[in-house]
Amino acid sequence: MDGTVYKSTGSWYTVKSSEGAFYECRIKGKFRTQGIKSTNPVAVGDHVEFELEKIGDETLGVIYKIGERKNYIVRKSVKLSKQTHIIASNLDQVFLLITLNNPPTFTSFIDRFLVTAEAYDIPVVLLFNKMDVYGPEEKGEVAYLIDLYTKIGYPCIQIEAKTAKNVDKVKELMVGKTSMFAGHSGVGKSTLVNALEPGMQLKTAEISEQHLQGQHTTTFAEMYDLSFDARIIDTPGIKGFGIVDMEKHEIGNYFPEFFALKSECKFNNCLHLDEPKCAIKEALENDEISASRYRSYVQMLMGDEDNPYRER
Ligand SMILES: Nc1nc2c(ncn2[C@@H]2O[C@H](COP(=O)(O)OP(=O)(O)OP(=O)(O)O)[C@@H](O)[C@H]2O)c(=O)[nH]1
Ligand SMILES: [Zn+2]
Repeated sequence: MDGTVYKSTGSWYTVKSSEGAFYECRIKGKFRTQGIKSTNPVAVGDHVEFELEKIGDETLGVIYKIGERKNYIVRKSVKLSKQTHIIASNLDQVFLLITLNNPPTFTSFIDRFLVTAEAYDIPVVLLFNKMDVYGPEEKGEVAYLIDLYTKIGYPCIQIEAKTAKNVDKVKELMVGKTSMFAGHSGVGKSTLVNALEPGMQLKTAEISEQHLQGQHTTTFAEMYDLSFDARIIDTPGIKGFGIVDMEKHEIGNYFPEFFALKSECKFNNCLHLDEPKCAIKEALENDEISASRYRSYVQMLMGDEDNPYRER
């Protein structure tokens, strides 16, 4: 039988078969892991093959094979610094909720998120929430950001989760897909999910870094079916994606508008800092690349302290 992992508790996995029935499964003793080394061999979102086993009057499943992952997101254990935990796999898209205030979402955060998503190969849709509370100036700022990110290739939607305004547009993008919602605490993720599927409660209460290190904390992801042929993955306690290990030279590749110009730089290992004949610096001077995107890039490259483009 084949199915998809909906939930994991460490040693047991809830798998939904392609026929639509749920089974509690464990992993076969000798199991070949997929790709990267992680603390969990099977993650929520994985496509698996399993066989049924009758133990007493209970039917349990044994997972013996896992399908190739099209993508996955990880969390690095704070305690065991080198250990990687796969939070979820096979995501079709992530919606990043953004608010200008209460809480503020800075472009540095948006850009870091987008870079990580590019590295993970997960499409992102930007949702500008709480449009009802903005005055003319803030509406102008949202319009500016939408223009900026749309041009780079990220779809943007203005929404009001509280009144369900434009929530149908989000719904439309979700049909037939597996999605995740991300964004700072308080941007309206739970409110949005509730507007999409009344009665549905997310568990994404943020927990502190301190708490994450506590040994009793379990932050397992879970997949849910929604009524309109859509699935969401809830990741309690997980704020965004884990940080991907990236080489300095790779970072620019995950800024699509930089990547498009890269071949025009004089040096093929150009870091777009102070090298001569850099196509990215030229584009920045001609306003073809935004100052905030460039600032985020330098910030990711060298950390904020040494960043001459940092806003002071
Ligand atoms: N005015 C306004 N308020 C909103 C909107 N969407 C959400 N809120 C409010 O923002 C607050 C936070 O919303 P939540 O849905 O709890 O935010 P969250 O992202 O799930 O937060 P965490 O669970 O902490 O991650 C609540 O008081 C919501 O009522 C909106 O479109 N307009
Ligand atoms: Zn360059």
